[in-house]
Amino acid sequence: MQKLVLIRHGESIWNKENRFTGWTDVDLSEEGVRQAHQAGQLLKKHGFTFDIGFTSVLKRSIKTLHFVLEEMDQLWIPVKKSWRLNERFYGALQGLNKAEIVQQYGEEQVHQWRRDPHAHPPAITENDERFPGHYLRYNDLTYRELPLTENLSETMTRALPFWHESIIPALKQNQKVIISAHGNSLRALVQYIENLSDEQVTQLDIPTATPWVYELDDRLNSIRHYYLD
Ligand SMILES: O=C(O)[C@@H](CO)OP(=O)(O)O
Repeated sequence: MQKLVLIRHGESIWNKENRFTGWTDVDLSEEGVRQAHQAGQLLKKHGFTFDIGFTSVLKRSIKTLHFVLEEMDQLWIPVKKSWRLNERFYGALQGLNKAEIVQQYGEEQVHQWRRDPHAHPPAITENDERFPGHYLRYNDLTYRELPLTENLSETMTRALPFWHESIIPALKQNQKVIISAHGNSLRALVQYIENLSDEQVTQLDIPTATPWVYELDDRLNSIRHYYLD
């Protein structure tokens, strides 16, 4: 039996300010840093060790993984980063305050944008400073891979090649894996791993910096999962 750990980054400054974040590279808040250290202590206390870590190219997840590994004295393990684990690209909502958007568009519309796997938030244009094509870290993406907006189902579609090409091979080699990512990129992975319906994933909210442990059988099917606390 093998274990896989997923962890959403600690609270970010924009989580705290209640703003849509997406691919904006916002840092952890002080509370987020504390949460990440605490998650590392918890994993250590429960006897976890890791052979490899995977994370996005956004600092809130990278730093969360770093602080977790620091607490475990495992900073030396290889860490592979990919834009494919980034948060869902929130289009023109990125940077806006969630409560103000609710006032403007109503609770139902905003809930749909946030949680319906097929709903697209309003798109940006390529002239927008938030367009990922303006950033060096996304130089390797093809034009078609650069998002203007994304729904959860598209987040899953772009995350899965990394899952199959990098994470599954590590698990197949019996490596102990930790994935540090984001609320929606993790929802997409969980939907895939557990074969959840759209209904079920709509209800799923992943808390910050709380290790989510999968126990996997020999064929890497999930036997059970639980939050470590
Ligand atoms: O703003 C975001 O990028 C995400 C995660 O914080 O928000 P939501 O929970 O609304 O999908």
